[in-house]
Amino acid sequence: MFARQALRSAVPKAAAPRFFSSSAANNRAVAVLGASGGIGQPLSLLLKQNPLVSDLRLYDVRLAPGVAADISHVNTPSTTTGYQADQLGEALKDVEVIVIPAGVPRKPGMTRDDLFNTNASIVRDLAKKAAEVAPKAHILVISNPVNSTVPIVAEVFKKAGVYDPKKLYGVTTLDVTRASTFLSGISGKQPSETIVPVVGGHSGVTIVPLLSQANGGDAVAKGEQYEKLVHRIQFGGDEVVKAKDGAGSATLSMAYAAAVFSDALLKALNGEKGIKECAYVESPLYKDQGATFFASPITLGKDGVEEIHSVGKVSAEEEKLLEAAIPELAKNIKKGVDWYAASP
Ligand SMILES: NC(=O)c1ccc[n+]([C@@H]2O[C@H](COP(=O)([O-])OP(=O)(O)OC[C@H]3O[C@@H](n4cnc5c(N)ncnc54)[C@H](O)[C@@H]3O)[C@@H](O)[C@H]2O)c1
Ligand SMILES: O=C(O)C[C@H](O)C(=O)O
Repeated sequence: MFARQALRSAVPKAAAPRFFSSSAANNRAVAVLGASGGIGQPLSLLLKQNPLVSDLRLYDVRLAPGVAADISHVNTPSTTTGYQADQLGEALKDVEVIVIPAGVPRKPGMTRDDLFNTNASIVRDLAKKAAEVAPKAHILVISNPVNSTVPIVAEVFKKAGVYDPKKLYGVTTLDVTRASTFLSGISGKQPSETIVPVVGGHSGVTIVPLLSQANGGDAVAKGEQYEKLVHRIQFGGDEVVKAKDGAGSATLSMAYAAAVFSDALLKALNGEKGIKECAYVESPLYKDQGATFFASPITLGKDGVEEIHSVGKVSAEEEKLLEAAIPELAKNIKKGVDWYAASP
């Protein structure tokens, strides 16, 4: 008995990861669609550690019951259940947050747009079921090309008569994460103090880092150093695709980024104030130029997107980046909307 007590008191309490709140009640049902994949598995593990999640539903066309059985042994209070194949409806019943990393990733030499033909229909079909079974859920889209898959989800929800633009987000947190990492590597400041707003979309030139607004952004001289950093942030995904050499794209950093964004949303849904993140949402900012969706800082609230913030004061260089981003983004959005209109 004594030995047992001594042992217990010697065991350190596991610290919650930095981005998880530890105080609020755990009361949210969250589903991950594509849960057996490279992103889905580590993301599900991170969500299992989030104290705001009470009911974790893992769906995939394959292997999800196994992944769920494995994760369910982690000793946090939430339940974890796996669903596969035709169990999507069950997986989504009454969930409040749906995170979608289902779909194929890139191989070297491919653009994200090259994934469109496969992933557009995967996302459409998942969204159709979500619109039917969980029409009030918040939908977080990770599947690429995000610039086009998010408008497809919007069209599905509109057709079902249940679209709420405040509850649909393209997850662009990985761009913000990369920008913070790469800039802090130059400025020498802590990554946690290096917040770089990244606006626009999620591919190549549509990714626009606003280094002029970042803490430590002045450490980067204009000219070649600035251009190299912007290029690295815009094409950070290619770095990983190349290094993985045919085995896929970013999975672990993406799982981290999605866990950060999910946590921010869950906190906001629970009434925490002042939660601000960048995300790709239906937006009035560049609507007149055809970019009906645009990533910018947003404030999250109990009902989802509470306020969309403008890009603020930008430098002449950033103005040029925006000029290149917006027509490309408008094209990607139109591609998604037109494809859905013509799809069965
Ligand atoms: N938004 C971002 O920043 C970002 C970052 C990294 C990757 N991605 C994208 O995320 C997606 C997934 O990447 P990954 O590396 O996890 O791929 P992966 O191939 O490892 O996993 C994808 C999973 O989706 C599942 N799946 C396929 N069709 C499905 C369906 N109809 N329903 C449910 N599940 C289905 C597969 O079985 C697989 O388990 C890719 O499109 C990739 O480009 C986006
Ligand atoms: O690069 C990719 O295809 C995956 C993802 O969009 C990323 O930015 O890492």
